[in-house]
Amino acid sequence: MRTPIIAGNWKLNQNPEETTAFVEAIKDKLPASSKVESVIAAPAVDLPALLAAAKGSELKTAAENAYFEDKGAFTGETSPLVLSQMGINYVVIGHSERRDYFHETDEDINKKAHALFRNNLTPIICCGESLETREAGKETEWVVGQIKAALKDLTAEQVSQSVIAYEPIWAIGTGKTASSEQAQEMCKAIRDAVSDLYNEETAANVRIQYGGSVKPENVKELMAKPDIDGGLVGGASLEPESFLALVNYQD
Ligand SMILES: O=C(CO)COP(=O)(O)O
Repeated sequence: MRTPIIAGNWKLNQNPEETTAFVEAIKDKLPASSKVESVIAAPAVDLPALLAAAKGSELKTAAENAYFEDKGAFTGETSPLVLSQMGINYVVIGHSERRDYFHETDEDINKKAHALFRNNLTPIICCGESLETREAGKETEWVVGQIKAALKDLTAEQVSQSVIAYEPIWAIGTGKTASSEQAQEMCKAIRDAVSDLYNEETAANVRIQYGGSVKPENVKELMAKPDIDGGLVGGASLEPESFLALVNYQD
């Protein structure tokens, strides 16, 4: 059985003081992590505050990015080794904003996935098509291609533990959610691709999130779909009340 996983991706929002206040406001109202995993992905500079405030609670922690080398002359990067030493649980890799604004390639994302597993961190691997690609009817081919590249040379066991986030670019921050049918269709295509690349058991284990204008009003409908195991949430994860409504969607 796959445990649902709802992750807030704060992007470049919140400072350490706001991080502490946010976690204090939510930490006693989270579902048991055996029922629904609640995760916050915060900017690297906020991670010490996030970890300190989340200590002893059900909240899991994530970084929004990491480099694929553990140490060396890589000015400005974040070490996966240090994230692991700090006690971070997940790292988001391959977000469309990283691909678009910071020119990350499929190859970089694959190297990052390997670096995370080398350091006992779990990747949340993002994929998703542009509006142009969808209008050309090539969205499944595009997304499956991204997933194949991201998973290259990972073991079945590593893929079983991974989280994949399907985020159509046209639905991010636009208020335009993919319909729950469109989201389900792509999440199923991703699971089928994992089954073809590995085996049915791996496909049954991998957790697949949908992201793109997820909010308290649509989370239930999305989570009711058989291949959607969670959400990766931007805007609606920034207020404690809204985040709590998302992670407690089963109540
Ligand atoms: O990019 C996203 C999460 O990673 C989605 O952002 P929004 O929920 O603001 O659309």
